[in-house]
Amino acid sequence: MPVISRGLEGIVAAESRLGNVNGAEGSLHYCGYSIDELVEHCCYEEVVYLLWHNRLPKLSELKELKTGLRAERELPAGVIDFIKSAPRNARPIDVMRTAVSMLGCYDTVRGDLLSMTENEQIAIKLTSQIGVIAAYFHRARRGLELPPVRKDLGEAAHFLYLLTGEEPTPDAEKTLDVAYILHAEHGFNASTFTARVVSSTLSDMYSAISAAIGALKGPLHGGANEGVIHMLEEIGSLDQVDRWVEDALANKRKIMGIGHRVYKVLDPRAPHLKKMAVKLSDELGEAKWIMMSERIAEMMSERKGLNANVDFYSATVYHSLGIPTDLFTPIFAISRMSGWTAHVLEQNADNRLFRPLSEYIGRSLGTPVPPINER
Ligand SMILES: CC(=O)SCCNC(=O)CCNC(=O)[C@H](O)C(C)(C)COP(=O)(O)OP(=O)(O)OC[C@H]1O[C@@H](n2cnc3c(N)ncnc32)[C@H](O)[C@@H]1OP(=O)(O)O
Ligand SMILES: O=C([O-])CC(=O)C(=O)O
Repeated sequence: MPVISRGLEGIVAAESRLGNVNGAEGSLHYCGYSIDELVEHCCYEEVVYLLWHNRLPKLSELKELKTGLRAERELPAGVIDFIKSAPRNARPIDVMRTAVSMLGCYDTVRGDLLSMTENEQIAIKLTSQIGVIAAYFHRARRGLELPPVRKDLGEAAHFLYLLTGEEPTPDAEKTLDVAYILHAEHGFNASTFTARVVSSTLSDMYSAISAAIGALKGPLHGGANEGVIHMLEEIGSLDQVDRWVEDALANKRKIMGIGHRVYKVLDPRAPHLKKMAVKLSDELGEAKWIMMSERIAEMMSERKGLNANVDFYSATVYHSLGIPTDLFTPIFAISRMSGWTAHVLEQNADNRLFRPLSEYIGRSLGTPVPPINER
């Protein structure tokens, strides 16, 4: 009997120079740099450059990347028409997945066997346009005008600008920029692995990224950040937390934002997000969500030895920035676009088709096909 690793747990499927997720220690590095250093010293665009080129940019290279990203913000008219005509009650993550797939039809650089340079150009377009898609759909569903894209704002600030129609405060911009850095890359997580599997067939980058967005939206992965707010709303108040969590555990219900396949200790991104969540909650004078979150985390650590993951406190951060809950997973996708595209480029550079085996446990082999009226 072959050894089966359900969910591919513990399986090393390829080498990568991108993220190093150390589950025992609780550390995360991108291309050798600790996320703690990166959030301290870099902006999101520097991290994008790092992931695509495996080195930090010089000032001139950073400027060139920023200019390149800003030059590609305009969406094709057909994609804007789709965004305006999509059902207003559609989930933004579904609109995003569909629009990203559409972008592939509008790109004049098309085809499966593109050069590295052509794929890098697609990576720039996707990273630049994905935030515009989410913000435009949010405005369109509210019946608001879609402001023209601007070239004078960085990625995080531009997203907040399009969403609200107003330039964000430096604090709000910095908060989202740090969140983008923290979500940029995470090894062979389910959505990144999905992107690499698609790429490994030599399919195109748009197909790989559309599939990755589909994988990210699930509540066991990136969709958990929206689940956290729904859970907090369902619990209602701090004095209800203990009873709610006990009931959830008794009913074998998963607590959103808690637990991780790789981290056996605290997710190293969580303290950064918690710090920002506490600061924002203090500023807003709305301590309720963060206090409830802290109590849930404490109980889960005591009862199950499980810790908060990246989705747990990011939910309160985005909520405190006034962002609607159903845009939380799209924001995760905006930042993870850098990691996904970096992985697609890495896969293309040294490709081998992903094709694991399954152990057949079905009907006896060779069972005769019964006539249709005897089935
Ligand atoms: C960006 C990200 O993707 S981070 C993860 C985001 N996902 C979530 O926050 C959803 C909630 N968490 C989970 O469902 C899980 O912890 C996962 C999916 C992240 C990891 O899952 P796995 O490694 O497959 O662990 P699995 O789901 O098998 O859980 C192992 C045990 O811990 C329990 N457990 C794990 N997470 C939780 C949780 N959040 N709440 C309650 N119990 C949990 C399981 O019930 C199971 O218990 P059992 O052995 O008594 O049956
Ligand atoms: O690595 C994982 O399984 C999930 C995760 O934390 C991420 O994608 O950021």
